[in-house]
Amino acid sequence: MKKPLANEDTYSLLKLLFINKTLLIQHGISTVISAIISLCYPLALEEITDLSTKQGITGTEIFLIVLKWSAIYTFGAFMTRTRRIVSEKLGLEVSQKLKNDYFEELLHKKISTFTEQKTGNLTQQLNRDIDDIATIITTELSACLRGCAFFIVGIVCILIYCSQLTMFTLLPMTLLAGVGGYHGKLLKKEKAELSTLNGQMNVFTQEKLMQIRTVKLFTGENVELKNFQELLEKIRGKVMVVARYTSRFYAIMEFLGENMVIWALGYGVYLMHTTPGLTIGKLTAFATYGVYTGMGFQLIASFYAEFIKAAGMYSNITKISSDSSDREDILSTPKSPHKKSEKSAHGVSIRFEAVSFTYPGRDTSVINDVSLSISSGEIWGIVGQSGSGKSTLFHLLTNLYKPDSGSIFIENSNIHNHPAWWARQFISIVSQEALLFSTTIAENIKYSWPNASFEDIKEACSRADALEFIQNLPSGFNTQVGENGFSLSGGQRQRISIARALLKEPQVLLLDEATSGLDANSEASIQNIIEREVKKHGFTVIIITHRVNTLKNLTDYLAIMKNGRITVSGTFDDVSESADFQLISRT
Ligand SMILES: Nc1ncnc2c1ncn2[C@@H]1O[C@H](COP(=O)(O)OP(=O)(O)OP(=O)(O)O)[C@@H](O)[C@H]1O
Repeated sequence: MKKPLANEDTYSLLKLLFINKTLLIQHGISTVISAIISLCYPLALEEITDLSTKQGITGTEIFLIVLKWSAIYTFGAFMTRTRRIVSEKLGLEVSQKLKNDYFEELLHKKISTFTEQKTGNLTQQLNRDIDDIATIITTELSACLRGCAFFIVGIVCILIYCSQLTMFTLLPMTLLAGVGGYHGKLLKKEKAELSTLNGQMNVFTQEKLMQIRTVKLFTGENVELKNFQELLEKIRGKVMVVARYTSRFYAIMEFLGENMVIWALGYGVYLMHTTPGLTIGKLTAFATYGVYTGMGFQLIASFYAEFIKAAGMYSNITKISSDSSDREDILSTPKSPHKKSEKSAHGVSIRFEAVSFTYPGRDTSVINDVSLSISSGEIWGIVGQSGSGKSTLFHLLTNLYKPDSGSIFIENSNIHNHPAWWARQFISIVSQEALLFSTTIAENIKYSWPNASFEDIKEACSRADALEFIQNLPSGFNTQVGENGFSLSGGQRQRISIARALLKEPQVLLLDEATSGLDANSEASIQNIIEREVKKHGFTVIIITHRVNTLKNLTDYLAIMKNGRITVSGTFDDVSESADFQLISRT
C-alpha cells in the first residue's frame, strides 16, 4: 500500500516556491490585492443599487461613484494580469529547477537504476509530472489563496450583513465540506491508478517506437495495435471513473452552493418584510458574499485534490532523487565528459584480483574469483560461450558495476578508490551495436572529446577509414545519423564508433564483439584498422569475440571464460592446445 504523504514531502514541496523570493512576494501581493478588489464587488453592488432609493442624488454624484468603482476594477484587472504572469514565471522557475536537479541526479545514478526503473517512467516524471507539480503549486495555489480570502471574508461579511441568514446557510456549507473531503479521498486513489496507467502507456509507446524495426520485421503491427488499444481501453475506463467522481463532485457542489444562495435569498426577502433596516442593497451584498464564500470553498477543495496529486508525484520523484545509495559517486565528474589523454601513444596496465560479482536482483554470481594481469600495451583476447560473463568483465572494468569482492587496478591503482569516471578516462569501448545519438556525424564523433577541432575529427575518421564515405555523403560531416544511427550501414556506424573511440586517444581500447555483426570484408577492414592503430599507438587492448580464429594474428594473449571463471590463459599457442579452446573454436 502506498505510504501516506509524509509531512516533510509537503513541506519541501511548498519550499520550492521560495526559489525566487522576489517573484514569490510579487505573486503574494498581487494575489492578495486582486482578491481584496474582487471582494469589494458586493460593496460596489450595494452602494450603486442603493443609489436608486437615495433621495436628491444628482447625476454627477452617481457618475463619480460609478467612476470610483470603475477605477478600482481597472486596477483589479491590472493586478490579475500581474498575478497570472508572475505565477507563470514562478512556475517556470520551479519546473526548470526541478527538471535540472532531477536530470542531473539521473545522470549520476548507477547503471543498475536504469534496469530497475523503466526509462519511460523516468522521462514521464522528468517532462510531464514536474510540469504538473509546478503548475499546481503556483497557479492552483494562487487560486487556493484567493479561495481562502473569499471564504474567510465571505463568512465574516455575511455574518455582519445578516446573522440570521448566515445560520440558515451553515447546514449546506457543512455538507459542502463533507462532500469535498469524501470525494478528495476517492479521487486520490483513482488518480494515482490513472497516473500508473499513463506511465505504462508512456513506456509502451516509447519502447515500441524505438524498436519499430523489430516490430515491422516480425510483422507485429497488428499485435502492437491490439496491445495499444487494450491499454487505451484501460485508461478510458479509469478516466471515466475519475470523470464520474469529478462530475458528481461538481454537480453536488453546484447543487448545494446555488441552492444555498437561492434559499438564503428567498429567506432574506422574507426577512426584509419582517426586519427593519435590511435593504435590497444589503440583501444583494449578502447574496454576493454568499456566492463568494461558496466559490472560495470550491477553490480550496479543488486545490486540495490537485495538491494531493502533486504531492504524490513529488514524493515519487524525491524517492528516486533522494536515494543516494544508488548514486555513482559523490565526487563531481569533470566538466568535459571525457578527458583526452595527455600522454597518447602508450597503454596502461590492468589487473583483476579475485573478482566476484552478482548482478543486483540476481541470485547466481556471473563472475567467480577472476584474476587476470594485463601489462601496458598488451593485446588480449577473451573468448567463451555466450553468457559466460565476458561483457560483464568490461562493465566491471569501466566501473559501471562494483564487484562484490576482489579489486580491479589500473596502473596499480584500485579503481574503486577513485570516482567512477576515473577508470573511464583511460578507456574507449567499441561494442557490437554502434550506439549513436540522433545528431550529426561530427557531433557523434566529438562526443568523446568535445573540444576537438574539425581537423582532429577528420584525422580520427581517416584513422578509422571513415573519411572517404563521410565526405561522399551529400551533407558530409553534417549528415544526421537518425535515431540509433539508422540512416547508415552497420559497417559505417562501426567506423564512426571507432573514430569516436580513437579521437579520445585512449590508453585502453575495449572491443566487445566489435566486428561480429559485419560481413567478412568489413570485419577484415576493421581488424586492419585496429591492428594498425594498436601497433602505432601502443594502447592496451582487450578484444571479446566469438570468432576465436580471427584473434590468431592480432592478440598476444588469450583467456577463456566459462561460467564466470577464467579457465585457461596464456599465449595463443598455449591456450589453443586446451580442451576449452577446442570446444569454443568448433562452436
Ligand atoms: N544487466 C544485467 N542484469 C542482470 N543480469 C545480467 C545483466 N547483464 C548480463 N546479465 C547476465 O549475466 C550473465 C553474463 O552475461 P554477459 O553479457 O557478461 O555474457 P557474455 O559472455 O558477454 O555473453 P555474450 O557472448 O552472449 O555477449 C548472463 O547470464 C546474463 O543473463
